[in-house]
Amino acid sequence: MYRVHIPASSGNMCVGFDSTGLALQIYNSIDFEARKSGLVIEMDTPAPFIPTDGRNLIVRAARRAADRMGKRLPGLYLKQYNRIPHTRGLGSSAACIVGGILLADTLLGAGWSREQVLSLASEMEGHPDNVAPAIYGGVCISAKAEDGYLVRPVPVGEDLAVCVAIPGFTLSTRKAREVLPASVPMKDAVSNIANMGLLIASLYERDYTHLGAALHDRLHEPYRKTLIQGFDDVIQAAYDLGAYGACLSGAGPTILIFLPAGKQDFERQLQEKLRSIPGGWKAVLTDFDRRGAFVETL
Ligand SMILES: Nc1ncnc2c1ncn2[C@@H]1O[C@H](COP(=O)(O)OP(=O)(O)O)[C@@H](O)[C@H]1O
Ligand SMILES: N[C@@H](CCOP(=O)(O)O)C(=O)O
Repeated sequence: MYRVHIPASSGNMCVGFDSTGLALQIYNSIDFEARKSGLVIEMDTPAPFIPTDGRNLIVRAARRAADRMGKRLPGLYLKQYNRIPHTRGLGSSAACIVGGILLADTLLGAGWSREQVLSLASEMEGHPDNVAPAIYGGVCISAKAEDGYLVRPVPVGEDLAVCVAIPGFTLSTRKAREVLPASVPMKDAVSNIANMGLLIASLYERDYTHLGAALHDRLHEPYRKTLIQGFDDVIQAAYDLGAYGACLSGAGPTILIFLPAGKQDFERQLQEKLRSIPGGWKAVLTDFDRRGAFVETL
């Protein structure tokens, strides 16, 4: 029996739309082994929204990977430990896709490189910003190349901490992409390019003076925040408590918050403020995952 662990991810880092993302210390795990035939999927806790047949995203990714490897998957037994809240902007679909590909790679002995995993996972997810950090860990910037993706990890200081505010309601990525315009004014594109530069410089230099300003996006957040009850109030609450910056996580509705490391009381203080904001918000102080997905033998 094997077990694959895949971190949650926060796509975009707001201004790096569809290209940049970070991995978090919240994990889905999947136990798996080959069977002679058939497909058995179990959950460690009830998850009525997850299909337990061939429509399951992990299985679809594993089958797609097997096709790409030119091999056939055997029968499968899976047990899912779902810890990443789904449809909240924390990369649950990316985790399933990466997990399914690594499962196929392990059972079929294909020995795929991380670049090969990234290429297929991005194709399935439609963008690389979640799957890259889910595979490599940390903060990753990915750019489409002629043949696959170029991916660069960005070092993150131990002095930077991360918290997420997760609402009780869901927002599918599909729905959150439908509200985006087909084209944007040149000045908005220029603003994002400048802020993306500032963001990466802040991380490299470990100087967070301009981190909040760098997180001002004009390509997607202004359109999506109208779908998110309490958005402005949650962002304000984070700044009031001394956060460096706060923005939409992925396609939302979760909000990603950067803060100085060592503020152990931040989660409790934020939760106190979230109580008066409609939407059933929950504060979770977490950290960057710096390893990425991995498979262990049980
Ligand atoms: N643990 C899981 N097992 C199987 N499928 C899942 C799981 N988590 C999420 N999914 C699939 O991914 C979809 C959510 O994807 P998406 O809307 O992109 O949200 P997210 O921001 O969580 O990635 C779900 O509707 C479901 O199809
Ligand atoms: N770049 C994508 C990110 C989607 O992330 P998710 O965690 O919400 O699925 C987008 O902004 O649509």
